Amino acid sequence: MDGDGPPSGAQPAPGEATLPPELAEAARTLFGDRLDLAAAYAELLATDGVVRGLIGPRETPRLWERHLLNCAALAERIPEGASLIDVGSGAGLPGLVLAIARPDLTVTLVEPLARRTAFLIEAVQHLGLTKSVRVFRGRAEEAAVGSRDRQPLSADIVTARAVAPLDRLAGWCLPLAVPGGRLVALKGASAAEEIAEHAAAVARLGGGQPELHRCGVDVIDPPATVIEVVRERVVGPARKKAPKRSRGGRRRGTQGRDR
Ligand SMILES: C[S@@+](CC[C@H](N)C(=O)[O-])C[C@H]1O[C@@H](n2cnc3c(N)ncnc32)[C@H](O)[C@@H]1O
Repeated sequence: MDGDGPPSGAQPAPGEATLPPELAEAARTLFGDRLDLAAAYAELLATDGVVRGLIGPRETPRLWERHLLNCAALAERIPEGASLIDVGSGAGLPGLVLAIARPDLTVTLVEPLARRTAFLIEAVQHLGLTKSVRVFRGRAEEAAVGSRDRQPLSADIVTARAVAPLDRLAGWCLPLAVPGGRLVALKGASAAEEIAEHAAAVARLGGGQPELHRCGVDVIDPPATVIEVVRERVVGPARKKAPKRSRGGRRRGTQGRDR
């Protein structure tokens, strides 16, 4: 990344006008020569995304700070050439941002809501990312098992932001990671407490000890907080306990009603 900025007198790329000057250096560091593409996505979020109710109008002035830069900071935790599934992408955060910042990645955006997947499909086309990004409409749990006409999905890295607490997230996301792959969850200020609360549940789901990382240190303030969990073991679905039977082999009061 050159860090020189556009030549003086050059017209800003469409949408780059929404990039506050104080964040320009961070944006150039995180997006490099893909900054124009990031600006085009910011523009799409600020216009179509707001009109279609995917982004609150009050988010527009802080799109770069809270959304694009924060999500792009995750890129430092993702190995070169990795496959990545973003669970609960919404309007494309962080999955589409990572696909913009890192053309080496192969990204699948998993999102159950039709209005959101329609936006994502159009955004991917608009940004010219159809070779590296695909959109899967469905829940993470469905994506992991597949169906008659859809192969199960799996990837080296599974990302998520603002989707669920760590225990539920691990239950949805670890089955999507290849063994040895990782969940990389963008979290807020209470990440350490989440780890303390859910580490045992994560272990039962086949995950390793959750680790806390700060991303974008010296680039964004505050840095992004990330919880990572390695899929150490493949765990089958939880077995249901057999219902207790009364001495006669039938539950009391169910005679004639249990068919
Ligand atoms: C609060 S939004 C966050 C969207 C985006 N990640 C962001 O940070 O702006 C949560 C998203 O997770 C999706 N979601 C909820 N449960 C899900 C599941 N089981 N599998 C996949 N996506 C899910 C919702 O449809 C919604 O788009």
